Amino acid sequence: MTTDEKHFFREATLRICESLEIEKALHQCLLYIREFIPAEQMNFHVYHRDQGVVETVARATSKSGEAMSVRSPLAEEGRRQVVKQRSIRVRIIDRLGDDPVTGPVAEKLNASDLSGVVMDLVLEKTMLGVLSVFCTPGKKFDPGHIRLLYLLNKPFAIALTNSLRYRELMKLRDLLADDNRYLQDELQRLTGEEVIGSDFGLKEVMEMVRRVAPLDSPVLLLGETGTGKEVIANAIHKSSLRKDGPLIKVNCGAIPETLMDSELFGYEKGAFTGALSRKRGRIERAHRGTLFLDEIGELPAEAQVRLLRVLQEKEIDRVGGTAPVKVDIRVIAATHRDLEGMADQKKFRADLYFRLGVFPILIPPLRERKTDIPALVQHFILKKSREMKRATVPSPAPNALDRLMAYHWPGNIRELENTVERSLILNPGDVLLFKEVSARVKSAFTMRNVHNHMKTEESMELDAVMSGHIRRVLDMCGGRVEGERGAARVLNIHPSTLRKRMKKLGIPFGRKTGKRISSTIIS
Ligand SMILES: Nc1ncnc2c1ncn2[C@@H]1O[C@H](COP(=O)(O)OP(=O)(O)OP(=O)(O)O)[C@@H](O)[C@H]1O
Repeated sequence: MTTDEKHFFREATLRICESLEIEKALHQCLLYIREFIPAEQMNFHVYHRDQGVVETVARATSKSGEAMSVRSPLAEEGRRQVVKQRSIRVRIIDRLGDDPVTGPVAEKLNASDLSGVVMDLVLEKTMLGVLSVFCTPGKKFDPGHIRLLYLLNKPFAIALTNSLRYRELMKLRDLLADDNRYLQDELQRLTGEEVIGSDFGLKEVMEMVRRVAPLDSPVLLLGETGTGKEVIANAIHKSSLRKDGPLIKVNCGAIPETLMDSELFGYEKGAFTGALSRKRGRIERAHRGTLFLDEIGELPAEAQVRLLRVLQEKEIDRVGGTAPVKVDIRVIAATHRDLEGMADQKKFRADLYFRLGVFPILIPPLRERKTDIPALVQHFILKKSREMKRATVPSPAPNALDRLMAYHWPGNIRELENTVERSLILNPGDVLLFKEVSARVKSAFTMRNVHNHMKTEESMELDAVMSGHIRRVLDMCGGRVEGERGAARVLNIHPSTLRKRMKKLGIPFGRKTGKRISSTIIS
């Protein structure tokens, strides 16, 4: 290369590398090389061999650069010629319109009468595409021009491949974003329907949701099974600043212990047999969104340690990974268990409990907000009728609502929803009687049902119930045992008896109890 050629190569390459948008780079380069070569227009083309089509992906004139996708199908002769001329890397064409390969392309670009140069762009023996340079009308390319253009072969090839990959990435990103929006909407449709009772039985709960939603603080949802903890988690996410991000749910009780780490934290390719490619865990998927940890009380001890680290450090370690990955998540946890009691009995890490329980919300059972039943019944009748594609939407019979209100709904809203669904299946008519609920009301008084209605084994244990009650009273009394305003007076037992019980049940003395997270709604 002569000194002039080196200078030309350097300056032209700088312009080619100036932008990932190939049309801009092409335009800048054309403006420069026009000082040396009579170039009217430059274009990039990609040949789709399976379809016999030349696609022009970018063009630049002295005025501007333009990204495009102009497809020019080749006739049989043109397709044969592409194969034949494979080893010729630069071709000079006196009249573009006359050549079976350039002819159809030049026609689409209004350049049939021009002469031009066509140069294959090859990297590591892979044919990437073609650069065509159209000559200024009335001028001709000479061997010196061709030599200069050929100097730029590699920079053009690298620019083309980078740009095409970049475009593909952008396309995939848009597709993913679109899929994500669609899936989030679907999820919202399936799970996060409107919160019925938000102005009545759940008024206080919704007030707390409104207060905590815009913050990034963790939220702990407490309540019996089927009370709507997931519905509330969804409402928090949807009213938060993260609403356009993902809401990722993890049912901690449903993932086998052996899979817990890889499900939560993901893994690197080759981390274990069968890890064929990198997989992001659910925590990482919740990046810039909300992670909903349902049944948090069931999280195995080892996973608790790792989750605590995530909450403290805001980063995760993929299984088999070498470097931690930063995550920006908001955590909502939910449980029907007495997490506080579990932490005391060392069945759940106390530090994790305190971390998650910054803002507890207790969702009351349906029996404590029976005023919501008519609206819920109406909501489920409408929802289920739609799902079942019923032509008409039935209504409850006159006395049916009384029957529903008399029952105490141990399975909460889920049980009510199932009852409505069953009733719709059994009654093809326009009136729903809910007769089976009367039978349930009666049998609810039998011992068997009393047993069934207890939510967990812990709550049936006398010690656990006693421990919970003593703790609540101590909370109310600021940890004081004795005296006028002490817990022993409230419990109507002797202070030494209370102390003995506290010792036996492992309840700490003093104000320590006051720090505990109350399981009632705080405002
Ligand atoms: N306030 C509400 N408005 C409308 N539907 C509700 C409401 N609360 C609960 N549901 C419905 O009741 C069913 C149970 O609710 P959800 O799954 O949120 O309860 P949960 O407390 O998370 O239960 P679990 O403890 O078993 O996970 C769902 O189908 C949900 O859509």
